[in-house]
Amino acid sequence: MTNPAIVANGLRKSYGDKVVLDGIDLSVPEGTIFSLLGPNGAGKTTAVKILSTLITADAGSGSLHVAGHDLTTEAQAARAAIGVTGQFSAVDGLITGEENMLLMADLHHLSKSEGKRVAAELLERFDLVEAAKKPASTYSGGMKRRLDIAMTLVGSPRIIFLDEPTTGLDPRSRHNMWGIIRELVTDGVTVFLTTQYLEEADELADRIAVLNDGRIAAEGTAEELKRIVPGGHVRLRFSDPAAYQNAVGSLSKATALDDDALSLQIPSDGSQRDLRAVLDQLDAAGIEADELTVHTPDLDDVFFALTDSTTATAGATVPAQPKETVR
Ligand SMILES: Nc1ncnc2c1ncn2[C@@H]1O[C@H](COP(=O)(O)OP(=O)(O)OP(=O)(O)O)[C@@H](O)[C@H]1O
Repeated sequence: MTNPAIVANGLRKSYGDKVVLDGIDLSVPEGTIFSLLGPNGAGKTTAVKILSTLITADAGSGSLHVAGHDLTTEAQAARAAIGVTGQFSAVDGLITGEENMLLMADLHHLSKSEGKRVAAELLERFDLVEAAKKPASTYSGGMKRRLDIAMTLVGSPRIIFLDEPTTGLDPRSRHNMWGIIRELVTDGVTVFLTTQYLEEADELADRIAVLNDGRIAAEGTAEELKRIVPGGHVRLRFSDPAAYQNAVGSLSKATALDDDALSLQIPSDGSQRDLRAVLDQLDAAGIEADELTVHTPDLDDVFFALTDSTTATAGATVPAQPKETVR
């Protein structure tokens, strides 16, 4: 079993009267990707700032350990093991990509020759060799993010905090960044990721926590989280009104009847066994739909269910009406 790279017990943070983090528990195993999700203002950046030692937690917090170091007594040692790239990029636009890298190497007290070697290696790895001699201000958003991560890696951190690393990137640059993040983990690095894109967490994260109202509303793998949200179904659509009416009459479990679209839904968890039962039922009733689609809850459904402030309670399973998502 791997050791936890990040452990938080009872993490608390308030600004004045405003409780931002109200006793958060987290444990992130080494060499995995952990994603913290939550609506705007939920406290994700605050959690990242505390765990990466940029700000301190409130005095009433429980224990916080990063890379095995206690953040209250050994923040310096924890800092040496981590890298942070966030919404506030460290990239200086006035100097070239290469100069940014060499500056970072200086900050990490690498010798001139070692600094040059590491900078060249990382510029190559992040496909920035051609742009290396140009001012960083001329880089595209995707290139700036790549340079930012390359700069973070100069210090060979074992744990990297990525605060919304793909916000504002086009789909191709986002996919490139996902490749980079996966590669980091292959090398044994632990990644703590915040993102506004649930698809990104779904793609990358080993475990996901949803932050809401200062607490973790749910935590698990993407699959585990999806299972707590009901609403999976098979949707049948007909072109012949008589066939549609026949289906409505024969399928006692049919819901969401839509007489205009000639469509209906049959609740289903989307499993092979359940789908077989649904198909057997259709065959037995002589029903032939023109279109049959299987809908399973996605992370968007989980997010909406757990972060609806009128219904969400910590750790609870919350009923939701998932939106239409064809898988
Ligand atoms: N220095 C500060 N002083 C006072 N309030 C603050 C401070 N920093 C953050 N907050 C408040 O704490 C709450 C959480 O902010 P935080 O930036 O951590 O949220 P977030 O989940 O990262 O949001 P977003 O997705 O919008 O980036 C917000 O209500 C914010 O206004």
